[in-house]
Amino acid sequence: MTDRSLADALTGRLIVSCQAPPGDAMRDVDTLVRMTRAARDGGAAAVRVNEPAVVAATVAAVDLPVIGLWKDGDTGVYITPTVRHALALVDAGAAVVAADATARPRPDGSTFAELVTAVHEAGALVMADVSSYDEGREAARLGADFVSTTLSGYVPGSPQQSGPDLALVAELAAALTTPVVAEGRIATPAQAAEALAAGAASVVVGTAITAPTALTRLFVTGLRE
Ligand SMILES: CC(=O)N[C@H](C=O)[C@@H](O)[C@H](O)[C@H](O)COP(=O)(O)O
Repeated sequence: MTDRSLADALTGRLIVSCQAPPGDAMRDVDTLVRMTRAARDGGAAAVRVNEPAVVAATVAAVDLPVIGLWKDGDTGVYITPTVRHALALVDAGAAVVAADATARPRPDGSTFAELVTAVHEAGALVMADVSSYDEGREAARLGADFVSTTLSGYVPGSPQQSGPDLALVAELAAALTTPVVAEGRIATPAQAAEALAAGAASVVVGTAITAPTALTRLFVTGLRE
């Protein structure tokens, strides 16, 4: 698939994030691959998965573009924090590498610009995970192929809210020619449709589809309230 046809294939479509946090019962390569198969059977256009081993197993099992990330740690820059992490995902077969594109320092002192160059030279695309309008604009200027609102609500200074940051989606979509991806706390089909209406090219849904532990907790909490 060419860069353009991949972007086209994702336009107006759902991307399912199939991840499980450390210690979760679903954090198992075969289980995660089954989630990606279920997402494909349900009509997803692509999947977003964590760690090279899961990327490689998904690429082997599922005929969908794979967006790979590599979470390392859970503070500061932890989504594909270095060029080394990014290239391992390309080696594993990721068509797109998702990486933190905030302005925060990266653990190896590298820059997001260096990551973009390295991933492009290795033949894959970059999804910039951002928390603000300025980060999204800068990521697009640096050549990111997609800008995703993934980190809004998870970086100091970004709005803390229970629902998706559709204002950021709209602001970015109005300003950029780079496709904007709505991601983070999209919990219902209606919210996914609202994200497209706000200007998103594609919508990523994770927890609401692929996280039974977190969803069970929501119901348990609901019973106590
Ligand atoms: C902030 C962060 O680390 N986000 C991660 C990025 O890959 C995942 O934990 C999220 O599940 C993903 O962004 C999808 O979002 P939601 O699960 O809310 O639909």
